[in-house]
Amino acid sequence: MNNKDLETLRAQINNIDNNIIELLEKRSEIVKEIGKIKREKGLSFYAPERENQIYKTLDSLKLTYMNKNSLKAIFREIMSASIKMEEPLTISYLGPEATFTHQAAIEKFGTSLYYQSEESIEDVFFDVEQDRADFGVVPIENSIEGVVNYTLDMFVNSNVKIVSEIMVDIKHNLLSKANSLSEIKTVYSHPNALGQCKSWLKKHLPNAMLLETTSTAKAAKIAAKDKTAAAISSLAASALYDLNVLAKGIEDKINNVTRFLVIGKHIPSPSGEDKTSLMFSIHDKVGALYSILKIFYDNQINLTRIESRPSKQENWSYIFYVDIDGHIESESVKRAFDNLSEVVPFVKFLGSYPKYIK
Ligand SMILES: O=C(O)C(=O)C[C@]1(C(=O)O)C=C[C@@H](O)C=C1
Repeated sequence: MNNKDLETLRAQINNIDNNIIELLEKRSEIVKEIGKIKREKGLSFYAPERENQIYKTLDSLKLTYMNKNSLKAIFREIMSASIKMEEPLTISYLGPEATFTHQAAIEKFGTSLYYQSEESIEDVFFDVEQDRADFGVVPIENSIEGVVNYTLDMFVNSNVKIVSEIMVDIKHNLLSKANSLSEIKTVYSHPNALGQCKSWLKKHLPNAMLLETTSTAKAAKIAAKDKTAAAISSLAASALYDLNVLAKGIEDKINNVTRFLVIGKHIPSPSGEDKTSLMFSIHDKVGALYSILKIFYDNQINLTRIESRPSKQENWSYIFYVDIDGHIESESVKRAFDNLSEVVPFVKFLGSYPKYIK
C-alpha cells in the first residue's frame, strides 16, 4: 500500500467519523429531552433496565468486523456521557482507587461520571442514604471466598435498594518496582488475594514474607515505595502506581468471579429478565423454613440463592436473604411477597433489578 492509498482511506474514515459525530449530536439532543422528562417526573437518570435492553440488542447483532465487547464498551461510554448530560451523577465505591470494586463501578457507569472512594462498605451505604452520592457500588460475593457478610448485614438497617448487579472476573497480578522475582522479599495484599494465590506464591516466592493489607490497591501503594516489595493487585493498580507487572493471572483457580451490587434509591422498571432480593426472619418452629420455600414453589418462582446470617437480636435466630427470578411488579413475585409477609415476623424488599449480562 502506498501513501496515497493510506491518505484516501483516512479521508474515508474522516467522513465516517463526521457522520458518527453528527449522529451522536442528534442522539444527545434526544437524551437531553429524556433528562428533562425524568427531572419533571422524579425518575432515575440512570436506567439499568434500558441499558440492558441496548446491550441485548448489541448482543443479537451479526457483525463482520467489530468485536462485540468493543462495541459494548463504546456504547457503555456513550451512555455514560448521556447520563452526565442529563445529570452528572456521583458514584461512591469501596476504595481506594484501582480496587476491583472501582473497576466494577467503571464497568457499570463508564468514565464520564464522578467517582467517590470510601474506606468502608458502611460509608458507601451512608453516602447513598444521606445523598452524598447518587449510587454506591459494594462487593456482595466471591465465587471462591463466598458471601461478603458485611454488605449483607448493612441491608438490615438501611433503606437503600439494590438497583443493579455486576460480575467481574478477578485476575491477580504480581506488581513491583523491581524488575525480577529474585529481588522480592515481601508480598503485600488483601488476605483473600493472598489466599487465592497461595500455590503460585509457594512455587515462585517460597521465601517471601506475606503481609496483609486492607485492600489490593493499598498493597500496590505500599509496594510503590519499596523496591524489595511486591503487591498482588489489579492491572489498573499497576498503571496508577507505575509498577512493573512481574507476573499476570497468578490466581490458583481460574474461575474467580466477584459479584458487586449497585445500591440506590429508585427501583428500576422491569427489563424482562430481572431478579428480586428479599430478607426475612422466621418463627422458631418445626417446618418454618419449609413453609416459606413452599410459598415460592406455589407461585412457581425460581429461588436462585439463599443465605442465612445471625440476626444479632437474639442468639441462634437468623435472617435469611434470598434472590428470586422476576420483578416485584410481576403478579407472581408480588403475590409471593404478600404471602410471605403474612407468615414471617419480619420481611424486607431489597430490590428488583435487571440480571447481569456481560
Ligand atoms: O433511555 C434513557 O432512560 C436514557 O436516559 C438514555 C440512556 C442512553 O444513553 O441510551 C442514558 C442513560 C440511561 O441509563 C439509559 C439510557
